[in-house]
Formats: sequence, C-alpha cells, structure tokens
Amino acid sequence: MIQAEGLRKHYGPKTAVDGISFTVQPGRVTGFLGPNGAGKSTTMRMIMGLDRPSAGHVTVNGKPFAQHKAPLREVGALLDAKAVHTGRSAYNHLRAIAATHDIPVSRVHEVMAMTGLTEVAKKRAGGFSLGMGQRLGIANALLGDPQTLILDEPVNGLDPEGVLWVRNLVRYLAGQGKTVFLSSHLMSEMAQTADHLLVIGRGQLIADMSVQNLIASVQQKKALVRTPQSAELAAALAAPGVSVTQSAHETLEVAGLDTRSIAQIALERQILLYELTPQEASLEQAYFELTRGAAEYQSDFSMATATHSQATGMPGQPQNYKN
Ligand SMILES: Nc1ncnc2c1ncn2[C@@H]1O[C@H](COP(=O)(O)OP(=O)(O)OP(=O)(O)O)[C@@H](O)[C@H]1O
Repeated sequence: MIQAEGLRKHYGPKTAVDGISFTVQPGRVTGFLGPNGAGKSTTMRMIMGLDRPSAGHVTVNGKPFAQHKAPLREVGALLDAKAVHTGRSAYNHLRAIAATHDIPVSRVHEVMAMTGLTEVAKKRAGGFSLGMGQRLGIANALLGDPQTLILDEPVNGLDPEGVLWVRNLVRYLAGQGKTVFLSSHLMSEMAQTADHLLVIGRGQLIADMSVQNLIASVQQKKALVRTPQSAELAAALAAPGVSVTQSAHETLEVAGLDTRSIAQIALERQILLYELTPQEASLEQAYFELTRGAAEYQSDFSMATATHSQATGMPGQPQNYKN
C-alpha cells in the first residue's frame, strides 16, 4: 500500500506537486493520469525516496521507502528505463542488483523468462531498443518479488504484443494481492488495465475514483438516432440545453436528452425511428473533460480539435488554453 499525506514539492519557484493526499490500495491496479508536467514523475520519485518532499510525507507498505531494510523486496519500480549500466549485459545488470539483496541467481533467470529477455540475456543493455529497455526495467522491478510495484509509463515503446503482456502481468500481480501503481498516457490502455484512477493536474489531485465512476462523472445524455424524418425530428427535439446535429444521411446526434425522452417525442409526432442508441463516454473524453485547463502545454492543434468537438456536440468546450 502507498499512502501520501499533504505531499508537496517545489523546485525553486515552481510547485511541481501541490500538497496531495491519496492511498494506493493493494489488490488492484491504480492508474496515475495527468497531462505533461502535471507532477506524476515527481510524485513517483518522492514515493521511491529519490526526491525529498518540500512538505508532507509518503509511505510504502507502512514506512518511508528509505526506512525499509530490503527495499527491493518491498517495492519494485520502473522510473527511467534508460537508467542501466549500458556496458553490462541484461543478465549481469540484473545479477548485480540481485546481489545487493541476496536474491538468488535462479530469480534472475525467472524474471528474464517472465519478461522475454532470456534470448538477449548476454547482449549489452546499452544496445537495447526502447521496448527491450522497458522489459529490462520491468524485470528489475520484479526482481525482489515486491509487494508494491510502481511503473512510470511501462508500455512506452512496446509493440502491441508487449502492451498486452504488460496489461496481463499487472492484472495478474494485482490479482495476487499486490499494490500496482502505474502511469500511462495511453487512455484506451488505461481503461483496459486499471481498476482505479488518480488524476493529477498542475500538481493537484483532481480525481481519485474507479474507472467506471470517472466515466460516469462526465457522462452526458447523448444518443444517436436514425430516422427518415430527420428534419422533422430535429425540429421536435429542439429545446434549451438540447443540441441536435445531423451527422450523416438520416442520422442525428442528440445531446442533452436521454433515449427515453427522444422515443417519447418521436412517438407523439408519429416519427419512424430506425435506430436509437445511447452514446457512452470513453475514458479519454472523461479525462479531457476533467483535465481541461489543467494542462501546462497545449498546442494550437488541440485547440482546433476541442473547438471541432464542441461543434459536433462532443464534450470539451473550447476555452482559452494558452497559459
Ligand atoms: N528537477 C527539476 N527541476 C525543476 N523543475 C522540475 C524538475 N522536475 C520536474 N520539474 C517540473 O515539475 C513539473 C512536474 O514535472 P513531472 O516530471 O513530475 O511531470 P509529469 O506529470 O511526470 O510529466 P510527463 O507526463 O511529461 O512526464 C513540471 O513543470 C516540470 O518541469
């Protein structure tokens, strides 16, 4: 379990993490989301004792990281996949770390097999691709069979098979009762992997809830309707707070009304419906809705996309994204 209380970090005048409190529970995968520069890596580094908090404190399995006698057996982390001795082979790299904790060589072979590194065991880690480097970093994190795992962008650089492998691995470990805390920018991946989410923006915690609740929290009443009388239905549905967009021939996208109300209005006007489908929000939409204005860096392209999405009735109001 990871417990943070009033955790804060300043770098000179810059507040990277602004007094956040949270608990990462065992037995489930907790995702850590936030725009670039939101404070995710800084938080993870403070958990691992690599950065000293300016205020507050954080414990892993009940103690600050530095107070664990055998930290590798308590918490395994992948924070920077490039942090390896580039001249050493993957095997020697893992053996050297294992030796610091009396971890037997058999465990080194075990984690290399788990991470698909056996065939490249003798290769220099410095020559590894980004994906192989990620696998080595994950092998390193698993070495001490720790109760808690912290993985910063573990699928970064992995091919689809590797992404699936990480998903299955972390779900398996959480199923074994371990605490798994991981960050990722891949929203669809997070939706499939995480049970619970912490969302951070500009150093502050903006959500701490299950994936389902996060999506539900921004769920709009939206529906797709197909009818040969689209103009007639659009006129009948018009009301304050309702937006109707003709998205294709005989197809309307309706926001602000649920399917029950749309069916009722259509029946009253004797309008034939071919299709009436509620539209679910995705985690990506929920995320953009939550972190609107919390991003440090925004491009003109994302502004254009946000403006377009409003025109089509999608979540994401255009606003001044320039800070
Ligand atoms: N060593 C440092 N010195 C000064 N500022 C720093 C330092 N490390 C991080 N920052 C700043 O703190 C803020 C949070 O950075 P952090 O790397 O924790 O964000 P992040 O959420 O991990 O971002 P990303 O998704 O881009 O990795 C950023 O504004 C960053 O520029």
